[in-house]
Amino acid sequence: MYELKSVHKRYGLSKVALRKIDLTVRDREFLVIYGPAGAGKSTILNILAGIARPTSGDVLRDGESIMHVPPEKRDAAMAFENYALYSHISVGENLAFPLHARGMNRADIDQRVKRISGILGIGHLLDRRPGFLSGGQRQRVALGRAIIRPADIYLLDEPVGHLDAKLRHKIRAELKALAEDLSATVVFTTTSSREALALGDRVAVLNSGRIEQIGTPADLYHRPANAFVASFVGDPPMSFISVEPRRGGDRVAFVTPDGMPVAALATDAVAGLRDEPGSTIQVGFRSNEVRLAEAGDPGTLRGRVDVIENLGYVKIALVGIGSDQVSVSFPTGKRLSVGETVAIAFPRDAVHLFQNARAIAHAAPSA
Ligand SMILES: Nc1ncnc2c1ncn2[C@@H]1O[C@H](COP(=O)(O)OP(=O)(O)OP(=O)(O)O)[C@@H](O)[C@H]1O
Repeated sequence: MYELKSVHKRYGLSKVALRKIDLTVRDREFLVIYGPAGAGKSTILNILAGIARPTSGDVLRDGESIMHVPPEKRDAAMAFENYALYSHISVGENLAFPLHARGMNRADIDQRVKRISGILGIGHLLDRRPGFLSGGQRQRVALGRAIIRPADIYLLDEPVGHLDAKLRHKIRAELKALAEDLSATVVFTTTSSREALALGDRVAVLNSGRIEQIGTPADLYHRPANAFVASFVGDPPMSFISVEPRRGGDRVAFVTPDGMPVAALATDAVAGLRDEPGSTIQVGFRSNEVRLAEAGDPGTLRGRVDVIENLGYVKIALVGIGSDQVSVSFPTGKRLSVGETVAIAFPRDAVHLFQNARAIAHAAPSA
């Protein structure tokens, strides 16, 4: 188990890359660090590898500080997005290099090179020099070279970032299966929500050097801790409608500024709601948690279709409602055009509620 304890990292005098983060990497887990460019993802990997040193805080391996352990003694295998390969030797030799360095015998080396190159779809390139490969092929060789040897921890920095969508999808699945097969501990960084949800046993959402939330993909998707996670995890992102609470009896209704009720929840379910004048309260929902209304649906919200996105199996309409914009999914067979006015029906009892951007309730649909 690896732990970062209150790790703060500053580059130079003013650039803060990590802000006192606590992070645990459990044995044999596939941990994804998901965040926008510049969030500090690579810095975390570099600190785990020992290439970068925290400005303050501690790094532990099974409870003992490894701050003094140099990178070559840490047994971390790293793959970077832009990894330099040895240009004077073939792809096969590049892959075999880390195994030769460990004194593995020829037969075992050949077997591992065959397996890894097969998984990464580079088996036909083994005799080529790196200079004769495309960017995506080079990235796969670099990834192969990092994962080919047994290691205590694999640190993979956006390792499939340059690949086209189809290959990314394939390698992602293979990589996850391989990690499970080898019982490997993996820390993998990405800027893709889809990749984070697909790969992570747990996902840490990083934003401006802070961990916003760590949890399983289901936790992050269904129970985001705040509006940042809600709008950053899942595609399309969660939509929000600004509302005002109206307490009455054992329920609290949430209505838009022009009085339309969007949700009504039991008082117990919104115990975290504070009566704070001037605070921002938002109801959030995913595109599949709302629907285009049918005639007779009570209390719908009307808006104008701004954009329609066709995902192939479903379409998403972005509907402007006041100053908010709501994504609604609908079947591909349905006719709808940009500019049309539509009504949206809400689940009322199955919404996410945020006060000043912090989640205060995730109400499940009633049976
Ligand atoms: N050696 C350095 N000197 C100064 N600033 C740095 C250095 N390395 C990183 N930074 C800054 O620290 C912040 C975090 O960088 P880091 O590379 O860890 O982010 P990242 O999440 O991996 O980004 P990306 O997805 O773009 O690779 C960024 O603002 C970056 O510009």
